[in-house]
Amino acid sequence: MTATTYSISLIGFGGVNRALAELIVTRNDVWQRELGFRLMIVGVSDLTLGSIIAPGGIDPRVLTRSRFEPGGFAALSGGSADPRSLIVVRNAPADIVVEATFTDAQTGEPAISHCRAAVAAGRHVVTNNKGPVALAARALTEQANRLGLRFECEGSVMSGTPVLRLAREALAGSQITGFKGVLNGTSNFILGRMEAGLNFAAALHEAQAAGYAEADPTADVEGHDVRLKVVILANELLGADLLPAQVECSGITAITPAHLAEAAAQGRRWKLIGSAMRQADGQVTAQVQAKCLPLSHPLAGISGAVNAVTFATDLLGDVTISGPGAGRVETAYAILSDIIALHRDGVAAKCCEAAE
Ligand SMILES: NC(=O)C1=CN([C@@H]2O[C@H](COP(=O)(O)OP(=O)(O)OC[C@H]3O[C@@H](n4cnc5c(N)ncnc54)[C@H](OP(=O)(O)O)[C@@H]3O)[C@@H](O)[C@H]2O)C=CC1
Ligand SMILES: N[C@@H](CCO)C(=O)O
Repeated sequence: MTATTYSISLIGFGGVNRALAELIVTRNDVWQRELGFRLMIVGVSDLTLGSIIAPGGIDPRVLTRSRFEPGGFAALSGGSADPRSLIVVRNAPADIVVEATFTDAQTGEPAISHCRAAVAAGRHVVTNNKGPVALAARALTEQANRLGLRFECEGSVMSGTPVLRLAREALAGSQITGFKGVLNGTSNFILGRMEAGLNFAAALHEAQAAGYAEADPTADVEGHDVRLKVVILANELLGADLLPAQVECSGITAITPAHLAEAAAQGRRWKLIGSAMRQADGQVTAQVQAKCLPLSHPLAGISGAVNAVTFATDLLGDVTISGPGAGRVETAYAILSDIIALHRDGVAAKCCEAAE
């Protein structure tokens, strides 16, 4: 039986790409049987651990089950203590580069450079990094498409919940005129834990331990992460051309246990809401702000790291999708879903057809 094998490079080896490597260990045979392909890791780059370029493939069990010291990838065949991210992107013979380094909301770097270099080297890009998607998705998509390649980013909003694909594909033909949503797992989780009596610092610590928070969690609690997601949804689904700086933004740090208790006494609940709306003049305006919603509001019951977004549409009225908004495995699933899309569209295959 012939199995298609897609070779991938992992740029950033934190929670999400580790979870993807672990899924490759446990699910590759199932994917081969049910989806028609398997994945082989040929490159890895990480700021602390170093990098590996292994054209014949790296055993994912070695990556996920070894305890590496800083620079520890140097001990592996094709390894180096230096991250060499751009070299891995260019030289590891991957069909697909998976970019999952830190999100930089100001510049999108170095992730934008990783994505550009990947496309220039003839590789598809799959990313859940919100920086390149919010700041450069259009340019990166055009660069990729010119070369017959793809820039996929499902995991940049709502983790593995297929919000972009659902809106683009399943709602095609019905115009989306706006949306509002709970779009940050960490802040929603923190609000819920504070309602249960934890203080802010302890609740944040739990969110970090669960893998929901950004490397700098200020982005989560000050609303900057939601701002990027609002820009992504508005640009991708409403045809807007927004930059993060054009979106008014505040977070949840001013919300105290007293505010939460007062809201509860009134049958209300605080939620951090990101929204955008097309105005009569065609402009799209957007904002991020904590709102005290009545419990009857569809977004008031969204709890933990779950996210939800309600789209206003011309033919269907409101359509709400909810599901995981953060999490290592959930986000690794988003990467898989992008690779499945490439596979089903028949574009991912480039390098390896392995006979089993
Ligand atoms: N976790 C989640 O629920 C979700 C995360 N995301 C996004 O996915 C991305 C990854 O998330 P996650 O895995 O949780 O984050 P982590 O912080 O766990 O991992 C990021 C990794 O990237 C590495 N890194 C940073 N810069 C570079 C670089 N220039 N070259 C190579 N490696 C680099 C870091 O190295 P080191 O630690 O050694 O410094 C770290 O291992 C982020 O952009 C995040 O915003 C999106 C949706 C959900
Ligand atoms: N830190 C983000 C990860 C998902 O983008 C969150 O908590 O929602």
